[in-house]
Amino acid sequence: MAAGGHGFDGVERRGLMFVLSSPSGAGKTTLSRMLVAETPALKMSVSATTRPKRPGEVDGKDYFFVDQKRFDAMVNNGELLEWANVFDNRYGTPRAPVEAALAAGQDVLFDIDWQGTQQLRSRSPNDVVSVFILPPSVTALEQRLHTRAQDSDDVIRGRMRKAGDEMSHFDAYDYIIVNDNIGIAFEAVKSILRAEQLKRERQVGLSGFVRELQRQLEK
Ligand SMILES: Nc1ncnc2c1ncn2[C@@H]1O[C@H](COP(=O)(O)OP(=O)(O)OP(=O)(O)O)[C@@H](O)[C@H]1O
Ligand SMILES: Nc1nc2c(ncn2[C@@H]2O[C@H](COP(=O)(O)O)[C@@H](O)[C@H]2O)c(=O)[nH]1
Repeated sequence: MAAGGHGFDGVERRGLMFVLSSPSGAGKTTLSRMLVAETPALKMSVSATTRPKRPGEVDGKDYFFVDQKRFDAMVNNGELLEWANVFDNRYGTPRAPVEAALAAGQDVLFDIDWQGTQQLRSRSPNDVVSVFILPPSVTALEQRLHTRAQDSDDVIRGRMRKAGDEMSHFDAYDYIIVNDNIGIAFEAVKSILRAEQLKRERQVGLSGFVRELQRQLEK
């Protein structure tokens, strides 16, 4: 475990798994990108998916785009930390990069659905911090999917149909943010991450550090 907290001698921090979920179009990809841009130490988990690439998406950056056969092999070889069927495609989190980052005391950011969140939480209940993003209204959600202009009308209709089901899982999350103004929502996401990083139980070696401060006071 590397020093990932204050950087004071002997105080180190366990990496945490920071999960953003939402109905499609509520803004988690946007918020994830903003967070990674401003927090270089945060590692974004790049998922594998069988969904077709959207215009502008880059293999290995946005997703690892794989066919069904390769995805099955990843599942069977235990290469995925979690996986799920979402909107008629399969999505999963490659295990190795996440485990390496956590072992190095780095925080990892996940943009995954409620099924994946449930799987991560059951494996690592103390390390997962989950945030659910809600849209301010159904009209705004649909508008955002159209404005993004990356999915066909059919795909957008399908995602809107499933939004209610996705939202029904909000109560399994630690934090809820209504993403109306993106700047305000981003501030909220950052505050949650910072507060969770500072939780006492995530900081290893505090007792020794405080003992040393006390010893210096006794001199
Ligand atoms: N607060 C906001 N106000 C207006 N537009 C927004 C806001 N947040 C995000 N958007 C826009 O909405 C669209 C959908 O956002 P984004 O792709 O981040 O959603 P998502 O939750 O990641 O969706 P998916 O699950 O389909 O990947 C994008 O065009 C984004 O720029
Ligand atoms: N359980 C998982 N869900 C994932 C993963 N990667 C992405 N997702 C979720 O899928 C939908 C659709 O994403 P899109 O890029 O096609 O719009 C969205 O809810 C993502 O959060 C994953 O590895 N596991």
